[in-house]
Amino acid sequence: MWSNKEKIWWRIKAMFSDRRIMIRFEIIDENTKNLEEIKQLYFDAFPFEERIPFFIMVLVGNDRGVEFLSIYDDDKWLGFIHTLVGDELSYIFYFAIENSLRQSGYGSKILREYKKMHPRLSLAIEPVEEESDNFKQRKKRLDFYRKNGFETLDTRVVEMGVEFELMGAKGMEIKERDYRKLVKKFFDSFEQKKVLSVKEMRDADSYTIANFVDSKELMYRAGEAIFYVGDWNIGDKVLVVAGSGNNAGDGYVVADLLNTEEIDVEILLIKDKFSEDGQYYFNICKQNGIKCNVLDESMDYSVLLEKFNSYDYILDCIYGTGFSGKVKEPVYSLIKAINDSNASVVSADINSGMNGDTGESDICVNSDITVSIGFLKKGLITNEASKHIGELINMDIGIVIEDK
Ligand SMILES: NC(=O)C1=CN([C@@H]2O[C@H](COP(=O)(O)OP(=O)(O)OC[C@H]3O[C@@H](n4cnc5c(N)ncnc54)[C@H](OP(=O)(O)O)[C@@H]3O)[C@@H](O)[C@H]2O)[C@@H](O)CC1
Ligand SMILES: [K+]
Repeated sequence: MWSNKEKIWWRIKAMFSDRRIMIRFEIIDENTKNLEEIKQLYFDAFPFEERIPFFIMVLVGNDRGVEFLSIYDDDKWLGFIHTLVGDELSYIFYFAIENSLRQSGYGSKILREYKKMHPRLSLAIEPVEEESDNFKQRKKRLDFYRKNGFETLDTRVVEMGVEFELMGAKGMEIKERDYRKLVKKFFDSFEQKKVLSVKEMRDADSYTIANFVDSKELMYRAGEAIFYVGDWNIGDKVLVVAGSGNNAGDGYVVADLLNTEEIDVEILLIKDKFSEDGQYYFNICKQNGIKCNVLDESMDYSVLLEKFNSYDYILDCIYGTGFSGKVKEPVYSLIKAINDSNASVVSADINSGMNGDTGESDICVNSDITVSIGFLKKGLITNEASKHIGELINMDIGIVIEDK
């Protein structure tokens, strides 16, 4: 016979196992309370090569064919799901469950609920290959999705340079063309085709900061965008060459992101002078132990050339939209040495030395990639500028133009 105490215990247990799990989804936007927690989980769950900037997730989330949702069991936060939604199929781009809840069975329950909303659901996993260093993890993921009614479709795709294998709900056929259309539409939505003068761009920056986004957050987004576009890998040596304004500030954000991903990065300051937000991110770099030097003006062109040749990447953050007039020494020789070096060059916002309205210059940095921030500047799309730019990419960071 069971004692009363035991009976009560069993009743409580039954109550809990009986409790219906109530999976619900909530739209994520910039007002979501635990945005920082979501961001942290995103960073923990996905390596940097697979991540798009978080602000893009929020900016493009729940718009332009994207669904970015926080997941709850009643009031308990479980994780998030980010899906590209199309007419032909829906494709899970990111799905992550809070660390302490992995292996809890929630994953299956969430997918079951989510599939009710998106019957033609697909996703991609890293192919299960014995030689891969995370073989066990890959196998576990494959087993997890198989258990939940997905099957591999023998289609390999490459996203952000990483190879994946497509999976779809059992019995469903996916046309590779439909998948590609969906992903292309998503990546295209990061771009902004509008072209502004330098003054219009600077006005839009100020208007956005005054009304919508804190200036440090905006700088962080700019840095995240540049970090995302750059093709750096672990093992590369990167030098951030920094001026004294906010363009340099973008560079300090990139430096810190590179350092966090254990990519070897150093900063070369043209002078020991900072904008307010630049100083803020520079201090973070210093706190995190990033090596930093101020340009020694006795270093001539040949010494600089030798120095620059020892890096794989140079990030050009000398001048952005705040540049006017002509490039003077010692920056003139420094730019010449960057251009003659073997390093690949990424220019932040505008190639330093280039007039952002006309694309003209006496001398300017020649870049492999220029990552224009917010909107394209008129000068960047001129024939003159194209002589100095390998690839031009504009990143929308949520800058708003005032409606006048
Ligand atoms: N908060 C924002 O608005 C956001 C801005 N963003 C980013 O900031 C960039 C604009 O930053 P900015 O306005 O601080 O100007 P910036 O291009 O860094 O250079 C200014 C300095 O350059 C110098 N200088 C100029 N001409 C010179 C010459 N002929 N010869 C020599 N020096 C010359 C002069 O230095 P000084 O002489 O004062 O030492 C001046 O102070 C923008 O392109 C984008 O990348 C993003 O983060 C998004 C948020
Ligand atoms: K620049």
